[in-house]
Amino acid sequence: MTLTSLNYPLPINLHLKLKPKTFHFPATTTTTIITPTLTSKLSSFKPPNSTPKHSQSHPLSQTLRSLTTITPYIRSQSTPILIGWLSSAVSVYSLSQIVPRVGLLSSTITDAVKLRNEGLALAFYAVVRLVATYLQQAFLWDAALSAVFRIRVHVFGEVLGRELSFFEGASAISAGDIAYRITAESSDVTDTIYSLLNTIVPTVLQLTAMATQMVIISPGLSLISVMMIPCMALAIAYLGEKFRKISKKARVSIANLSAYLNEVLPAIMFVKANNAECFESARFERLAYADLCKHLKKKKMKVLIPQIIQIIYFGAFFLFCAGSLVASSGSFDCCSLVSFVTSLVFLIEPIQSVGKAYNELKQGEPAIERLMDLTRVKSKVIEKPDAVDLANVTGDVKLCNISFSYGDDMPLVLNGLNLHIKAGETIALVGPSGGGKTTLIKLLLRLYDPSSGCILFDNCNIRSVRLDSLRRHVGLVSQDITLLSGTVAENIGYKDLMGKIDMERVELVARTANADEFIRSLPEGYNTNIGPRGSSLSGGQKQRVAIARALYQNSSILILDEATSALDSRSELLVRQALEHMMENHTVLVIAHRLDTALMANRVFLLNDGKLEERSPKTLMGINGLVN
Ligand SMILES: Nc1ncnc2c1ncn2[C@@H]1O[C@H](COP(=O)(O)OP(=O)(O)OP(=O)(O)O)[C@@H](O)[C@H]1O
Repeated sequence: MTLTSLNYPLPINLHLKLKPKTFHFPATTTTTIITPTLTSKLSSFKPPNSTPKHSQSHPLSQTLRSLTTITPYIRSQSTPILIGWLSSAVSVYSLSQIVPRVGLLSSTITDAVKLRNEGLALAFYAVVRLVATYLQQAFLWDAALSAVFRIRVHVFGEVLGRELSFFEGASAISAGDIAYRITAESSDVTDTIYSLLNTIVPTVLQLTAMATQMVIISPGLSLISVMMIPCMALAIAYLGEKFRKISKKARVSIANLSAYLNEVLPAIMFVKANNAECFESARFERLAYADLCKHLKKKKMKVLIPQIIQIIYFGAFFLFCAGSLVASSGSFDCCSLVSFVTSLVFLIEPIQSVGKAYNELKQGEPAIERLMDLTRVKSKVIEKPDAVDLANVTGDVKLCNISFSYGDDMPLVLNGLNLHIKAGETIALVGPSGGGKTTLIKLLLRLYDPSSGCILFDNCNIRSVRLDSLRRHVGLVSQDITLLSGTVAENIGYKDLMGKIDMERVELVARTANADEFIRSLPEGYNTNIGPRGSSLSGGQKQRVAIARALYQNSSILILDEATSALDSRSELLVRQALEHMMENHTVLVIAHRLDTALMANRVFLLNDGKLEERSPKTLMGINGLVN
């Protein structure tokens, strides 16, 4: 990789600092892979994003489809919307009282009493209009924000319900992209909904009221004004479509930036260990620059559109007006002229807000599409409508002729696997990296369904079991330990986070997992906050907390994907003792990377090339993927 692959000027210091370099992968606990691999070209970095397949369809049908998807959420906010629109009716009524009075005021300058009365009435209606406009906007914002709150909750629920292939593999959507859609793009959807609500009724009301005033004063001039509307509508439609396309590109560029940050910041240790700060700065700068260009284009277009609309409107209108005034040869009195112009000003205002709302809609459309796209993917792992709830499971597990591949055109990772694990038995799986051990675990948790064959728990096909029930009976300690921000107790009692954590049980399982002693030595014991992803704990401590969490879950089947990281001998002893305790009274499937762990099992199986083969303890030495 060379800097010349960057297609924009870099700051001089980056030019000087960055040189083609070889990366050394230090022996960290888990290998961090930042997509694309560091050796790939900068220019090829394209975080995944899902471009909707329907992006080429007709603009109007696209707009309608986008609006249809969010209509139920908007409809759920009918109360604030109605109050908002009612307030707008009051506001427009006040305006219709203000406009003729402005004209009258100019003709009552000589009569002090009349002037005072008209002035007071004018002030009254002005205050009513201010209050009503405030209420209109406050209630419509309430409706827009609440609608998007519901959309967000729905989308996030759908995302959590997606099967694992949505998050992993070549076509997965990155976590950063998903986060961006649910946060920033949702905010854009709020602006769009508000804009629409604030335009539909209030604008129609104001347009009608002002047009009525104008028709009363001068039907001829009003007709001329009306003729301007189709011209403006055409201009708005043309510019709006252009704006939508530019907005979409800007959205993708910022999502790419967000995806990149979400990938590189959690891997900060890896970046530093490789002296890759400059390299990553350059990657960030390239993406940030692309985003700058796209957003600049979008903002320029956004400010240009209202100006163009104003030019079209005022240019054409004054041309016609001047002609008409000359033709009517001064038949207008001063009072009518003032009222007409005031009405006109308040007529232009809603027409402009229609233009702005259209822009907002075009800007929000890609955001709505991208957000709702997250809910459209059909899961392959489907829970049957008549799926059963397994109350108790003894822990008898059967794999019957299981084959699996990650895609139709991909090779088989598992090929005709048969295995019977009796209740209470401990089975160790060993084998080379990439042999399919983790894949087998994913099938047991029904994160994927086998391509053929079936898995039985207590002789019940797991396809017929409710997913939550199935996963309640399987506890998992994964290789890359997942801990979340929060206290130690919250992490161990994660299962009961929505309810009440049983502290006695937390302490009991922590003792069983050999974690109690170190937890008590933390500043606030079980209530100590362990930082993002448990970053304040050591590798061995994290493993023991994870074991305690699996024990807390009280599942009859436990799956342990042994961490490959080397621990110091004391930590290793503590973890091993924790595993021994874990194996009591549970059916355990352990993916063993160390010989000692494999020897703790009742039976050991080698998983290689998608096939299972039972091995006796004596034949384990030297197996690929197993260290002493
Ligand atoms: N989401 C995925 N999409 C496509 N292929 C995948 C996916 N996950 C894993 N694979 C492939 O499936 C094969 C088995 O992977 P798996 O993670 O099950 O191996 P493993 O035995 O657990 O390896 P290790 O011991 O290194 O963790 C590998 O060739 C891997 O590249």
